[in-house]
Amino acid sequence: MSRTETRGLIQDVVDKLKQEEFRDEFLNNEHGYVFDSAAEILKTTDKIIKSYIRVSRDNGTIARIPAYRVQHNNISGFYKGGVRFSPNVHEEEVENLAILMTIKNALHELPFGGGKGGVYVHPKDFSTKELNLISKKYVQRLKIDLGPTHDIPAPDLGTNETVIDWMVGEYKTIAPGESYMNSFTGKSVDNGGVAGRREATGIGTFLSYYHLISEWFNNAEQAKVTRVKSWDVLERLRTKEEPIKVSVQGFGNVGSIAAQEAAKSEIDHIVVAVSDEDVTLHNKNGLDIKTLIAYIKEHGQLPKTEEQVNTAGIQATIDHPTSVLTSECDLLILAAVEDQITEENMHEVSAEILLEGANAPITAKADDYFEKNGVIVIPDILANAGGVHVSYLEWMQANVPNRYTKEDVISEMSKQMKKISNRVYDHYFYAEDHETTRFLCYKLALMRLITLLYKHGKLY
Ligand SMILES: NC(=O)c1ccc[n+]([C@@H]2O[C@H](COP(=O)([O-])OP(=O)(O)OC[C@H]3O[C@@H](n4cnc5c(N)ncnc54)[C@H](O)[C@@H]3O)[C@@H](O)[C@H]2O)c1
Repeated sequence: MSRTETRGLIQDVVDKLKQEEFRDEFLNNEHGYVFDSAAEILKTTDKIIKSYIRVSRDNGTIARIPAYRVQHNNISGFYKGGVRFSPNVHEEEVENLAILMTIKNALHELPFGGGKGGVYVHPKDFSTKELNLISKKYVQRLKIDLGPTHDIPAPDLGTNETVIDWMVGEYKTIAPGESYMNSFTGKSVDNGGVAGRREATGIGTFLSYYHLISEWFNNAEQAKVTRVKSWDVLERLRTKEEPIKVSVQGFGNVGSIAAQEAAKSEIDHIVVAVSDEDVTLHNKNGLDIKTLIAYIKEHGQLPKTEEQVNTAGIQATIDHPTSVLTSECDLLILAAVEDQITEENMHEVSAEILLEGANAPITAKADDYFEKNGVIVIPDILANAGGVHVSYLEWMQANVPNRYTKEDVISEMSKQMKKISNRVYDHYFYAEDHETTRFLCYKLALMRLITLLYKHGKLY
């Protein structure tokens, strides 16, 4: 979903809420302009910072690298969102991702607003020393716009706890007196992070789906269900004699952990395809996820040649990276980048449930197509919030005497993910209107945001 599509959806949801008159206070003379003002605010961005980072490369040359931080909205709390290092970073992408953070945090009732950062680099093309320099310079450029009670970055695509530790180190040096411990989340445990943060997004993503086919399905009131086609999908999966087949696009932090969760879940799942930006590995009888994760740890990428596959001890056939999207499976986990399922390839997708670990991997047209055909889409703002739930605990940890254990954070995150998932699935399966899951998530989030904007006196 592009920035234009996200803004279009915000407008559609506001128009719908306007008809539904969801708060008595907004009736009569305030009714029209309260909603129009909310749409105007949420479709625009508080602040966009663009800078060029100057880096002395190992070969003696100088590179000037575009770097961004976008602060979309802070009505529900401090700006919060990851920083990505990627060759696809540009202003429109980062702004779109910042808007999604505002909506995700509101849906999940977290006390954060929406921000996002990006640096236009492919980490593979830079040495560790150069990446360290880029991370420090990023913080130097943004110093006055960051801070534990203003804007709190975290890891995202192409970044990890090492990058965040470097950023924290730099922030501590250049912003003396600031509480550097909660100026960033996703730190290593040694550096004030929480155990479980690295795995939280992947675990939470799989949970948002697993909860649907297990607890929610088991407790659902079938007589009230209005989405018959989508309900049939759940029934089919639960009565299948063979294991549920899963394909995973993107085998990084989110994708590999979600695949691991699938492979060890109580309801039998097998992972039949995984991919990264260079390759898809297929095995219709199930890939050995544990061995693939060990391989990634050592080599930083999936094996791509017959020789590498054999050396890794993996049974798999090798195919091009996008073949994962149309591989034969029941569940497709999208855990790479935006706009992967579009009008061009949506007809070839065989999965009956699409799970967005990545942000914005499905376009608006494809979303509508899946909704009409009973294919269930579990949208990014619902599914991939496990990381920000745990980031909240990490941010809180700096203010409390005790340290959270991994069990604490995963259990608290799971509780919150299930609570919000129940709300969305109840709305979706029992609704009179046939709105997409994404539309419903936006609606729940916007009801919160509009209420806050109204209470803060921002809508008139
Ligand atoms: N890390 C988090 O906590 C977190 C939280 C919420 C959302 N997300 C989203 O999840 C997605 C993945 O993030 P991550 O942290 O796992 O990143 P990562 O860098 O750890 O892994 C990314 C994976 O995607 C693959 N990939 C990159 N570009 C690709 C392309 N053009 N086509 C196909 N594959 C490609 C990479 O090879 C890698 O396997 C991103 O969209 C990110 O915004 C991450």
